[in-house]
Amino acid sequence: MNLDLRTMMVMIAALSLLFSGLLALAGLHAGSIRGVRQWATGSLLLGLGLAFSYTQLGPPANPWILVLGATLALAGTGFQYYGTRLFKTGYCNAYLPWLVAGAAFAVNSWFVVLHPDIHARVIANSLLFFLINAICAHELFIRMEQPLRTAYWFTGASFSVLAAMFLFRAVVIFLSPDNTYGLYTQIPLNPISFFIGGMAQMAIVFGFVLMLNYRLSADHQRLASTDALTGVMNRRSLELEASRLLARYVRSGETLAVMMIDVDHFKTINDRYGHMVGDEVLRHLTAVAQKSIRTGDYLARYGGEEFCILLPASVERDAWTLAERLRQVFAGSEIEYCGEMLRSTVSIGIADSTHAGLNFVSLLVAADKAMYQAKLAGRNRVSRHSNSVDA
Ligand SMILES: Nc1nc2c(ncn2[C@@H]2O[C@H](COP(=O)(O)OP(=O)(O)OP(=O)(O)O)[C@@H](O)[C@H]2O)c(=O)[nH]1
Repeated sequence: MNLDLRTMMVMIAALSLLFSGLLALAGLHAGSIRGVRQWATGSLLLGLGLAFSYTQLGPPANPWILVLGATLALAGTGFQYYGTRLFKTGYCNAYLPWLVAGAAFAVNSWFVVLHPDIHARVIANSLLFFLINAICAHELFIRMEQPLRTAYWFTGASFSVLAAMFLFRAVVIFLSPDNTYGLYTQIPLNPISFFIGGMAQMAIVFGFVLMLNYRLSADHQRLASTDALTGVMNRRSLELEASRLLARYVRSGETLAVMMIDVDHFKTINDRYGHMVGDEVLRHLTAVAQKSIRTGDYLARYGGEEFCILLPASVERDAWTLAERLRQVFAGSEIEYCGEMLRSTVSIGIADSTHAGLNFVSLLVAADKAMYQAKLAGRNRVSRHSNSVDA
């Protein structure tokens, strides 16, 4: 391959510095997502490492500048790993990239002072780069929801290419005769490895940006579909889920049951104890309801102090059993807020598609009517829509 190594080095160094700025800018709007600043630092150090190595054009090269270049570049990859861990889990030991830098400096200094063998130094550096890039790839090949998985695996694949390239470089130099390797020697290995390395490094940065982009959009989607106070689905996402279920049930002929839950005398709770206590009552009801439902059921805050549960493949009788249990557990539990202890109750209305039809609005109206029946009958009870229909 007739590629000029120096031009490539300048290009890759300049691109790395540019990517560092790009990632730093992206990190400014990453909210609570961690790791992007560390990726930016990683690119900066990689760029500087290459720039320092570039200054050693041909003999006589200053070995200490090359030591500095290798240390910076390896520290850069260490920061990429640090950022990836932070992005994934929100936590990583801060000393890790410094440990990589320390190891790189120690290894390179050893080969300058005690064992001045360029072959051995390049093999050792290649193996270090191989190791850290392989660890980065291993961090990213994990099972997770789409589309984040695509971004993770794309970045992981790019790290793998880089790791494979460094391993290949180490093996080729190991097998070649002594005193034949030099950074600027005209051997095909140099341009090939710098070309692949540069491309893979670019792909890694694109992967980081893609990961950030998908994570932000997933977070926005989650925010738009959940209720901020209780963390359960909001009305909008419940309606979406219901229409998806109903479209399927129209074809399959399955039944759907709906439960409307309303806290009794909630205004009085707010007036007597304050809105914070009222909020705590809603959170407590959410916790009780979440424990009562099955994995396939959908719990949502429908508005104010009203909650709705969708029970797929269920009829009123199933819903009644669940509603009765929920009502009893809620009424029997005490809610504590800043030393205040109080009890509360709920009225529940239930309906199913056998009586109200396979239409979400008519199901909701039916469950709501049943809930008001429960209120009229004295509250703290469960009422069925079919009872009023039969009557
Ligand atoms: N603390 C708190 N209160 C809320 C929230 N959303 C709505 N509310 C209050 O909930 C109360 C609902 O009162 P009403 O609709 O009169 O019902 P109620 O007092 O529960 O009476 P019944 O339903 O007939 O038993 C109102 O005072 C609203 O201000 C919320 O997110 N937090």
